[in-house]
Amino acid sequence: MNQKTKIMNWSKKNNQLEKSYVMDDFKQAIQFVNKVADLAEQKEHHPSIHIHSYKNVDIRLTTHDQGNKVTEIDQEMSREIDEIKKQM
Ligand SMILES: C[C@H](O)[C@H](O)[C@H]1CNC2=NC(N)=NC(=O)C2=N1
Repeated sequence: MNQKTKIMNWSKKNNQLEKSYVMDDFKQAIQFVNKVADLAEQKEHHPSIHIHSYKNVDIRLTTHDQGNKVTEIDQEMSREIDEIKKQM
């Protein structure tokens, strides 16, 4: 297995699930991030989020309370974030 393993359409690297999304424009990127923020608050599980190049959103998921490891909650959240994107 190579260092960067594909899990669904997320990459697993350095004990994090990572995915980059390209939105239509800056406003949509902000809206997407706000929806992910609502989910994070609901689940009390908070991803690292990087908005850059005006419409690109990079998301990284890991569980700090488990020593920064990818857990079932990260897997679950990755699916839910994909669903948020799908519904936009
Ligand atoms: C008390 C609170 O629920 C915890 O500290 C939560 C907050 N958000 C979190 N987010 C992430 N990504 N990992 C955690 O372990 C975590 N723990």
